[in-house]
Formats: sequence, C-alpha cells, structure tokens
Amino acid sequence: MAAPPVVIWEDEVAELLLYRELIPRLEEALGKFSRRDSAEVIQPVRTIIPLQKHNGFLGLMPTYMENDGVLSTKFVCFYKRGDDSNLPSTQATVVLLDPEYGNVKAVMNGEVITRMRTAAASAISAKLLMRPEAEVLAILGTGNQALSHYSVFTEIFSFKEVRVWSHTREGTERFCKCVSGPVRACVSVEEAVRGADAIVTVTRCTEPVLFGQWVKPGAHVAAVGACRPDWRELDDVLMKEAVVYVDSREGAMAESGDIILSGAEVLAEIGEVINGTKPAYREKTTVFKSLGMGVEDAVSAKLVFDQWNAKASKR
Ligand SMILES: NC(=O)C1=CN([C@@H]2O[C@H](COP(=O)(O)OP(=O)(O)OC[C@H]3O[C@@H](n4cnc5c(N)ncnc54)[C@H](O)[C@@H]3O)[C@@H](O)[C@H]2O)C=CC1
Ligand SMILES: O=C([O-])C1=[NH+]CCC1
Repeated sequence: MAAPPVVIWEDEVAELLLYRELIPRLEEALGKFSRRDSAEVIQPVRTIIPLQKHNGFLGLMPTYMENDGVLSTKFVCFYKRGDDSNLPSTQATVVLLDPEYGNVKAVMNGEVITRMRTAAASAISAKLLMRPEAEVLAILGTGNQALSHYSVFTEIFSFKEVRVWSHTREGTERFCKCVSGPVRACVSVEEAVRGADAIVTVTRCTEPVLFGQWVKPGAHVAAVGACRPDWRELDDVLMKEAVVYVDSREGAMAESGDIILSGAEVLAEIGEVINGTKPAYREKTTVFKSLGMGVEDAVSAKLVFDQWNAKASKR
C-alpha cells in the first residue's frame, strides 16, 4: 500500500524552493511545453469555474510530464478584491501524484510556488528579451507578486535603480518597508515607467494602467496581471507597437484581455525562444504576457518534494 501523502506547508516550501534551482528547471519545462510533444508534456489550458457570489475564479491546472515522472494539479482561487478587503487575492494548493499508481504523494502550499514560479518565468523572459545594458526596473503593483518579482529581478540582474508604483500610498509604503534593497516610490505610473528598461505589471486592475506613450522604445515588459479575457493592464498602443511573446498561445487566446481585446499578434511562446525556433528581438519593445502554466507548478512541486525527501533522509 502506498504511503500516506506528505503535507508541505508555506514556510517549508519557502525554505526548500530556491530561484537558482528553480530557474533552470523552469527554462527546460517551458522549452518542453512549446515542443508540443504529447509523449513529453500534457498540459491543457486550465479549467476555470467562476465563483460569482465571491467575485472570484477557481482554476484547475493538471499537468503530466511523462519523461520526468511528474503528475500534478494545482487548484488556484483568485479574486477581484476591493482595496479595503483583508481577504487574500490568490490562494493555491498543489497536489503531486504518483503517475504509476495514481496515489497522492504530497499536498503543498501553492501560494509560495505561484509567487516564485511566476516571478522566475518573468525573469526568464527578461533574460531573453531585455537589453543587456538595462539599468532601470519599474514595478507596477505592490502585492505578493510585486515582492517576488523584486526579489528575483534584483537577485539575477544588476539594476542601478528600481522604482515602484501602487494606486494606494499605503501599498507603496508597505512594499518599501518589506524589501531588503533600494527602491524609489513613485506617485504616478508615468513617473515610474518613463525611461525604464524593464517594466513588471503585477496589479489586480481590469482596465489598462500602462500606456504605450510612456514606454521607452526597446523596453521589455513582463505583464503578469489581467488573467481574464475582459481584464486589461496594457493599452492597445503598447500591445500593437510591441513584439508580443506569451507563455502559451492557447492560454493567451482563451484568457488574456490584453491580447484578445487589442487584436495584437503573438510572435512566439517564450519556450520557442528557449528552443531557438523563434527569435528574441531584444532591441525592440517587447511584451511577455504571462498567464501562468501547470508545467511551472509541476516542476516547482517536484523540486520541493525532492528537496523535502533529501532533507527527510538526513533526519
Ligand atoms: N501570470 C501569472 O502566472 C499569475 C498572475 N497573477 C496575477 O497577478 C496579479 C497580482 O497578484 P498578487 O500580487 O498575488 O495580488 P495582490 O493582491 O497581492 O497585489 C495586487 C496589487 O494590485 C494593486 N491593485 C489593486 N487594484 C488595482 C487597480 N484598480 N489599479 C492598480 N492597481 C491595483 C494592489 O494595490 C496590489 O498592489 C493579479 O492580477 C493576479 O491574478 C497571480 C498569480 C500568477
Ligand atoms: O497561474 C496561476 O496560478 C494564476 N494565474 C492567474 C491567477 C493565478
């Protein structure tokens, strides 16, 4: 009989998951996903169930990576919360199964995984699409994703300046107190993004907040919020002027308001750039539209589980 599942919760996931180990595994997984070899990866577009009464959505994100022996599902609830709400805007759990027997091996906190793998995917897009001489990073939004993006972008790049903007002053103040390095608080989006070489959008807004007229030609934008077909973070000018990359074409066409409503053309998946089958236009203005994928959760969960087992064998 299979052993009962282990439960690995927030603090332990945070201790076991490190960007330096996660990033290379994510790069490999994004490349595998874009090869569309069903003997290697099966990851359908997530199923979404609206939670109308609570202004939210449940996303189910099953993934099977045959050669890696990874079978997992993430359950993620995300909500359109008002500013005065103390309730979380994203809650997630990842279940890791044994693909041979079908039993559950581990149940893990998915918030840390979601924060870290999303920020790591944005950092991979910047590694491939941002100009190497980039000096200024701007972050729009000051929530959980803003903090994880600050951590990984300052860990792997050497920006001379990091700017942050939130639509509330309290949000900006909280963010500036939480981060361990320098950051300049900005009072408007325009102040934050003018002249920036890299821009990360991690807001819960449903109307455009970043306008193309303010974006420096050649800048790279990692667009992480606006994960519903009628939600926007970026305006039509930016979407049409930029070269657009996505994590998954099918996901983007089903879920990204910035792509669907602007009618912008998608040049490539980021995995295709990793595989060398599509070009990286570093000298042009680029947008990486991230929606989040099950393969990212699957490789993160495997990493956490492997590290947990390695630690357990030393006890
Ligand atoms: N692409 C992906 O893989 C993922 C995307 N997300 C999305 O990223 C976004 C940020 O997520 P979290 O940091 O977890 O949320 P959070 O609730 O911790 O932070 C959201 C931020 O948006 C700001 N905000 C709220 N309403 C706004 C408005 N009308 N205009 C401008 N700013 C506004 C808040 O002040 C806060 O700074 C959400 O849209 C979430 O759904 C989350 C997880 C994964
Ligand atoms: O990939 C993910 O976990 C999510 N994308 C949008 C909200 C949550």
